[in-house]
Amino acid sequence: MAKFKVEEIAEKLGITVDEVYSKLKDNGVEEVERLNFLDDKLVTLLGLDPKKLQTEKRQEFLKKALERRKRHPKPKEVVLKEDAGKKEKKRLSKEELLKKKMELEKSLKKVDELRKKKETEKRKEIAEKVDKEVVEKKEAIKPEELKVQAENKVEKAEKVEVEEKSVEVETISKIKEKPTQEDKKDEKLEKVKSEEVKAEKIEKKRSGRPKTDKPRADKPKTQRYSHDKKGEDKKKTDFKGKGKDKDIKRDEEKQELTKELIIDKDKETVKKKRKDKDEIVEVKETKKPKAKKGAKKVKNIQKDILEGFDELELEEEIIKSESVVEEELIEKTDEVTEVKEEKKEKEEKSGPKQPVKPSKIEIGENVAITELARLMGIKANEIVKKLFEMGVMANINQSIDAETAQLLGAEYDIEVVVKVVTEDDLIPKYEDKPEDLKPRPPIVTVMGHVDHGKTSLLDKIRRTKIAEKEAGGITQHIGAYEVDLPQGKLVFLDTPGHEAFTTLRARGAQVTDIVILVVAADDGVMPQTKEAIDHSKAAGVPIVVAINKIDKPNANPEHVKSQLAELGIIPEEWGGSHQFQEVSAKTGQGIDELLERVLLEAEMLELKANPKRPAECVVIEAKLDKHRGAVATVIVQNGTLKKGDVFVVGAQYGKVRSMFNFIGRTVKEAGPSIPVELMGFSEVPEAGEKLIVLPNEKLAKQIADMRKEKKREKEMLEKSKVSLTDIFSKIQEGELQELNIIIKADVQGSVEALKSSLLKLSNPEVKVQVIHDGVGAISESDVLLAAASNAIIIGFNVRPDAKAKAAAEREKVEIHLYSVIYDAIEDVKKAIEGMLTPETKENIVGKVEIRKVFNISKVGRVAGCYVLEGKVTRNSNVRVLRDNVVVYDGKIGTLKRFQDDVKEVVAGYECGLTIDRYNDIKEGDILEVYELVEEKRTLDDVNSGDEK
Ligand SMILES: Nc1nc2c(ncn2[C@@H]2O[C@H](COP(=O)(O)OP(=O)(O)OP(=O)(O)O)[C@@H](O)[C@H]2O)c(=O)[nH]1
Repeated sequence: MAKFKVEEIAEKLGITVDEVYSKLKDNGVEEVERLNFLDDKLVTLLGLDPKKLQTEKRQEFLKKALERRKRHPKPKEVVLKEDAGKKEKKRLSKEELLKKKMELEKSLKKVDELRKKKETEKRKEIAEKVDKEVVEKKEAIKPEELKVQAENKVEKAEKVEVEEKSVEVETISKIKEKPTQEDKKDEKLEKVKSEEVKAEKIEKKRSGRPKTDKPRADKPKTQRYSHDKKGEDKKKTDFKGKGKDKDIKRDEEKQELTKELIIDKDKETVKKKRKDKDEIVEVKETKKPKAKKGAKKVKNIQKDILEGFDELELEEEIIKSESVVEEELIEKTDEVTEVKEEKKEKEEKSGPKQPVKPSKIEIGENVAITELARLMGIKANEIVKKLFEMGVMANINQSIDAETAQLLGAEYDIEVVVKVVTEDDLIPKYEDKPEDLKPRPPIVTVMGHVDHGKTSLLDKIRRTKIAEKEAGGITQHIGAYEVDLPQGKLVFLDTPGHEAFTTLRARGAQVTDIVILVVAADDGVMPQTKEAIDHSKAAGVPIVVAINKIDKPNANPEHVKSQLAELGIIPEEWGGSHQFQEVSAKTGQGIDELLERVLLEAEMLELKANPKRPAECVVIEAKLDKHRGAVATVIVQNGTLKKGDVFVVGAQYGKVRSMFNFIGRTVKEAGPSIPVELMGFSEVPEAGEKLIVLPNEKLAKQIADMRKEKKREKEMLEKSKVSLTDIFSKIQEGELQELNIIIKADVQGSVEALKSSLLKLSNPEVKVQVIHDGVGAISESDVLLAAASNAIIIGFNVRPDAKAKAAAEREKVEIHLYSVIYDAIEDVKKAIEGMLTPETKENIVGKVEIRKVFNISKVGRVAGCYVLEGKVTRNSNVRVLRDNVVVYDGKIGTLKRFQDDVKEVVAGYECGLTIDRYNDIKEGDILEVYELVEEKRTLDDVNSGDEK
């Protein structure tokens, strides 16, 4: 069965998720809020065709996939740059790289072999030339000279022989087995006769190249290893391909030359012997070459020798060039490695092609499929496929919730750990440096009893202190205004009374810095005066007393002072800590002094804020304007609010579109304590909500979404703030050290009696505090105070009014009503001690139908039953229903399956049973099996049950 996300369905229907839930509820579906996905049945209930939806989703998915493919075509192959000249693109595979490496090793081997060969060749050649010189000289010079020269040459040759013997011996022995010295002598003597012929032979061989003065560079041998750059390049390219042929050729040459060398050397030895035996005459008989020609030949030989050395140098070049080839190959290998590493890095950044599958991953409350794929090391397409199999329709660009991700993880054997990111983790933290903290104006609230002149005082201040300054007066009225005095600025919350103060506090926002308590000099302290004091005390806000209406003839400020002193508000002149000012809102008398006193109080508070940081504000009032949409008055508590700032407030986010100050003028920014009216909300925010400026819209949206989700969860949980039932557990958990109580009673006597008794319940672990008490019905203000102070309300012979009831429900405040003081005290005592008796509740565990009744002697009437639902347990409670009317309530006696006693029989099985002390059972009776469960008393139980 396919499943659809609630959000998708809402989108499809063009309604909100909450509307989807309420639609489902209307259709009789329970606990819909728990559903994140809706199955075919529910989707059909909402009037949609699941099959059609699925097809549409698939088509959409395919369409997106195609678009994506178009946007991201197949990535280009990684190309390796070859020689710059070739400009040929080549992509090296691992095999090719290995091949290259092997070639390189082979080349190095060849270079080694070549070097050895060359060394041998050169040595042989030099020896040969020396020999040749001897022969030629022998032909060209006189026998005496020849003798001397021959001797020199022989010595030379011998020297070479001695020097090279060790090298040659090895080479020679390989080619030809070396005869003993004596054998050699004989053999050589025999060969002496043909030495001239052989000399000619050698000459002939040499004459393969023209015997000219042309440089050896022209000669085929050196041509290959020409010293010029071109030659080097050629070598680089020729070497690989022709190396083998060259080797063979060189081997042949080497063999031939070695043979010649042996012969020549033998000849030398023979010559020496002959010289010793004066047999040199035979030599004289050979042709007599011209002396000039001989000299030229010597020159040539010298040249050849020099060239021989040149060739040695060339050889070095060859080796060098081989090294170049080697280096190039190494370079290429490095290049390939680099390219591979780059590729790897890229892959690491963009996600590997085939990553390793982990055993555990961490995700947030929601995770994008692509991200999940990366974390799991599984292709995103595969995940989409798997989700589809699981009945979750999601495309690659969508996100799934943590629960689905965990289920998916289980499919792949990957533990998916959900790390819940809280708002605190997301909201950037700012540390205010001491030097950035600047004094800010105090925010003042005026409170007092009805008709004591709060509004008059506020008006007077506004009119006298603002209107006179601002031409045209106040054109627009917002919930707060600023007053500039020579001593400093003051900000007044323009809503007199407790509403603003307590409502804001009940929502967790403490805005007020100072309270002006207005007490009419002709009326004195009244219940709301007392209430205002309690509110202020609970909030820890200092009070400045304004004794109003002193213009009235019956004004008695001294009486007011003494009354207030009784409530702990003692004037400074009496040694207390409170400032008192006599004023007249009517005449304006004492108003300046009052404001000065307020500023003095503010100075003592050292109110400071950092105007440099992003703003944090509190909504003090909000409304839906016909023309401007949602507007709200906010007070900046810290930082500076600027036009264009992105913010989150409650569960919505927005952007400051425009700002107006308290006289309706557009402003671009507002610093600490400044009230402004804002536009840029998507819905009307609630008073008391905090407005926080964030670095970007994405974050603001994320936080707003989180809050929405939290709000939904909270609504589902419906937790009360503090209840009698959980006081004990809260004390145990260390959450509760103070139990705040508000007492309301019909008469002052009862208030006092209750108060003193309850205060006596304080113990080392928990302190009972009566934060407010009074005579009269429980008001909305009481409830708001309770909400703000996490208090419970105890009413004695009084009831909450309609507004208070609504507020209590909204704010989740517990109200306990009593008509016996003792009960109230006992309940609070038991709550503190954790002794509140739990309530017993009934839990139906099974339904059994009696199908046959048997009369068994000594046992009585036995019911032959069939368990329809749940189970039936021995000794459990049972109710006998006949035509849906309870005819008996008792306990199960015996319970059998066939002949055996059993503890329980579950649905779908037959059993036999008796009911304790009840025989009047009949066929067709339904037995309702139930158990009694003890449950702690809930708020409702306490409220309804304790109303004695
Ligand atoms: N003589 C005199 N009358 C005053 C003074 N201040 C207020 N009044 C009068 O007292 C009455 C009540 O004043 P409000 O300002 O409405 O009193 P409040 O406390 O705002 O009353 P609520 O809004 O009902 O709580 C009005 O008729 C005022 O004219 C004063 O200083 N002197």
